[in-house]
Formats: sequence, structure tokens, C-alpha cells
Amino acid sequence: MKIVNNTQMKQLDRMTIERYGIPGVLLMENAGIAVFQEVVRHLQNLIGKKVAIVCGRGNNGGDGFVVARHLFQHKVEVKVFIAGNPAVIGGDAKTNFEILKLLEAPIEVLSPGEGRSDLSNQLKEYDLIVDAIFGIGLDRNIDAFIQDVIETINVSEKPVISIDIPSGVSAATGCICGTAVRAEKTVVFQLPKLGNINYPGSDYTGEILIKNIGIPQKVIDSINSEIQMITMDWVKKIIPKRKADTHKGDYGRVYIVAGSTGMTGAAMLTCEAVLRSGAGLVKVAIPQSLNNIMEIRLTEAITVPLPELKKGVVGISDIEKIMKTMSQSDAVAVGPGSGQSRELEEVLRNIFENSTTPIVLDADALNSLANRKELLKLLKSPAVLTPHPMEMSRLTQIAVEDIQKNRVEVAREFAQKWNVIIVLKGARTVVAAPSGETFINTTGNPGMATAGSGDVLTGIITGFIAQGIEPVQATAAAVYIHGLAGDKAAAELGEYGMMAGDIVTHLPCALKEIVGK
Ligand SMILES: NC(=O)C1=CN([C@@H]2O[C@H](COP(=O)(O)OP(=O)(O)OC[C@H]3O[C@@H](n4cnc5c(N)ncnc54)[C@H](OP(=O)(O)O)[C@@H]3O)[C@@H](O)[C@H]2O)[C@H](O)CC1
Ligand SMILES: [K+]
Repeated sequence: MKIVNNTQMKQLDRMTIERYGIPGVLLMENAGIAVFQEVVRHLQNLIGKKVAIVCGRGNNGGDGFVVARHLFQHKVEVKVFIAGNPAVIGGDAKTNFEILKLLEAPIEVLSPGEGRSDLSNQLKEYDLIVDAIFGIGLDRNIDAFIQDVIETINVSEKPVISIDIPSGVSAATGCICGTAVRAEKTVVFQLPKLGNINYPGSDYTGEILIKNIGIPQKVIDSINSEIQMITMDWVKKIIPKRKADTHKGDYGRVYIVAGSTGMTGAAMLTCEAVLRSGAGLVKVAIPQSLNNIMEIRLTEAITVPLPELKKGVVGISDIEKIMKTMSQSDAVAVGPGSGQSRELEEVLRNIFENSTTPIVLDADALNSLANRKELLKLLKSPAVLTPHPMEMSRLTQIAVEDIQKNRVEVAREFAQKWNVIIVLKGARTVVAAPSGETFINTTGNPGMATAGSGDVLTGIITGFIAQGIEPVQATAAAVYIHGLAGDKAAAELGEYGMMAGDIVTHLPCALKEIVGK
């Protein structure tokens, strides 16, 4: 599903009205009805319920007026609080404001300087607050008066349904413009905005409910937004159902260079995730001295013991053996717990220069590349890099906080500059392709911030690529399913107690939900 910014959303609006003759007031009516229906669902029944609608002076406020009218006509006790000067209300919002006044619906204008105790006292009587102060038109920091109104809404601790985006969140970036409404739900019109998806704005959004307000599909298709939200429907199209007459060879052969003394767990998690993702076979190159341990820990995986650089770190001088196994594989992964060494850099050089097998680079492989990025120019195969923000900082020499403020752009720029697929992990993982195609993931939870979670993701990505799924789509689908499995683990075990291994054990039911069996 495309993610748009406010400019693109206004472009959609304009095209709908000018090219297809659908009047803005009709879009506003559809928007208001969508929110009204969510209010009804939230309240379950309307009898005796009281709803406060806090409106700004633009079309977001206009949506609020429509919601007020429908509630008023359903005999709900509703009051509209106008946070701003009603004299400047114009256009479609004014049309709906005038109707409300003719219906003699309760309206109160909140003016600066008025003690906030009055509003906070009033809000105590309401069952629900609808936030219609700002939508995608918010483009600067909020003044003290409206900040005060927003804080009053937040401290009321009443459930809030925000219209289009929580007021105070920038639709373009997700940054907070002074303060923002903390919504339980946000009814988003037609397409998600970056501000709905990106943190910190996403922290204020609550449950995202995307509603069609009547913008023609042709108009939506005309917007060339390269950024899309990964949805279950999209992933279902990517992960194929299995055919009956097949054997393990049909589901891909994976080769992993991973593990070192004390880091056998990383190799194990990656292998298990590869197999749990549906791949047919996995071989793991590990230091000779760890072979017995790995043989005990892994049942389904095949270990390929290698001579050692130093005790417990893959010696990899046996590059021919590695390259031979690599050439017999459908996808490879290098890095989980493999230990950083000059030799690993040389292995990567060899692989990049000679292998055409798609490769996933994680952890120590990324750290090895941090000062040798030019090696990436040698690549002859699709490559997926899966840095967390600190690893991305080492790769780009950009400070972590600056990366976090601009995750999408940082990932996109690196992917296009180095011709690789970047997975910038974290809350709302970003997948950026060399083509510019970009995905943002909305599954997952803080319980996944645990050792080994990245190793599991590496395994799923590699496993999907090995099964013949196009690398960019395989990566985006893997990120979604990794988060979905993590959500299932958290639902069962809680966010505190879950470990990376629980993500692996919940992978099958996540995949079952996607594939249907
Ligand atoms: N196709 C659609 O998506 C539809 C969306 N609808 C709704 O319309 C809003 C967008 O409405 P808009 O009028 O463009 O803007 P807002 O209502 O979000 O903001 C109102 C105006 O407030 C001013 N502004 C901006 N920032 C601040 C600030 N920090 N403090 C004070 N005022 C601010 C700005 O006007 P200026 O002239 O002052 O710049 C805004 O225009 C969308 O989100 C939907 O809810 C339609 O109802 C249906 C179609
Ligand atoms: K809003």
C-alpha cells in the first residue's frame, strides 16, 4: 500500500476534484462518515454516550463538523470545541460549520487565555474525544494556546479517535510539532502518510484504520510514491503455496558462513530460521573446533567444518571449498556471529568478485565492510545488507541519532549509491532497493529487541531468496513475517520474557497465517 506525503495527498485531492468532478465536500462527507462509523464501533451503543469533538479551522476540522452532525442526528450528546478563530473557517469546512449552526448543535469556541481548567473539567463528562484540530495541513510548530488544548486532551485520559493523523504529528515526517494528541485509534483517509508510520509520530497514532473516502483508484495509481507500507495482502501474493509433487531440492539450498567461539547461537538461530522459512536445505560453515557443538545443537542443518584462523574463528583459508559450496547454493548468508577479521574481508572480496549467488550480509560481515565499502562495487549478485542503526552508522559515518531522524532517506540513499538492498532495522524497519522501491514495515514489537533477533531475520531473508522469490520482495516479505512471528511470540509470552528463539518457534504459525496452510 503506497505511503504518501502531504503534498501527494493534496495532489490526490485536487485530481479527484478537478479531473473527476468529485467535489471536496463529498470527500469530506465520506471522511466524516468513516470517522462516525468508527465512533459508533468504539462506543458499541450510542445511547447516553457523550462525545467531544475538538476542531481546528481547516478541513480536518471540517471532517470533525461532519462527524458532529451525524452524531447529533443520531441523538448522541455531542459538543464541538473550536480551537481557533471560527471567522477564518472557509471552503468545505465552512459549509459544514454553517450546517451545524443551523442545526443548533452545541458549539463552543476555545479562545487563548481561557483557563484550561474549564476545558479539562468539561472533558471529564465525555466518553470519547474526536481529534479534528490538524490533519495533513500542519506544517509548523503549534502555538502555546493549541498546545495547551492538546495537553488538556491528553491529560483527560479519555479515549481519543484522531482524524487522518494525530494533531501535532507532521504528516510529512512523523516528527512532533511541539506536542501531539495521543490517539487510541487514527482513521487515516485513503493512504497512510509517512507521519502515520514513522516514529515518533507512530507512537501517537494508536491503531491505524485506513478508510476509503472515494478517491478513484486511477488517481491513486497515478501517484508515483516509491514508498509503500508492507501489508499482509501484499505478502500473501509474494509467498507461494506449495505444490504437491515436490522435494526438498525444490525449496532451495542455503549456505551460511556464521558462528565463532561463544557465538554458535547466532549460527544456530540463522540455520533454524532458514529451515522454518521453508527452505529445503541449509549448510553452515563453522570453525572445525565448534563442529561437535553445532552437530549437537542442530539436527536438520548440515555443518561444514572449516580450518581455523585462530581457535574458534573460521579460518576460511579454504576459500575454494567455500566458493564451491556457494556455487551449489541458491542463497548465502555471511556474518551472524562469524567474528570480525581481515580474513573475513578477503572472503567477502572473493565472494563478491566470483559469486553470482544472492547474498545476505549481516553483523560481522557488515562491520568488516564498514571501512571497505568499495568492496561492494565488486558484487556480481544481488546483495541484502541488514544493519541495525549502529551498524548503519559505521557503514555511513552518519551519527545514529541523525540516521534515526531520517531513516527512510538514509536507507534509500545508501541502497541506490551502492546498488544493494538495505534493511535498516528498528521500529518500523525500512527496506530500500537499488531501484528506489522502498518498504516500511509495521509488524513487530519491542520484545524483539533481544539478542539473536537479527540472526533470525537473516535466516528468513536467505530462506525466502533460496526458494526463488525475487530478492527485494523476499526481503520485504521476510521483514513483515519476522515481525508477525514476533507479535505472535509477544502475544503468548509477553514482550519482556520472549527471546529470539521464540520468534523462530512462532514462524510456522505466522507463515501458516500468510499461506493458509
Ligand atoms: N483527500 C483527502 O485526504 C481529504 C482530506 N480531508 C481532510 O483535510 C485535512 C487537511 O486539511 P487542511 O485544511 O489542508 O489542513 P489542516 O486542517 O490539517 O490544518 C488547518 C490549517 O492550519 C494551519 N496550520 C498549519 N500548521 C499550523 C500550526 N502549527 N498552528 C496553527 N495553524 C496551523 C494551516 O493553514 P495556514 O493558512 O495557517 O498555513 C492549515 O491549512 C486532511 O488531513 C483531512 O482530514 C478532507 O476532509 C477530505 C479529503
Ligand atoms: K487530527
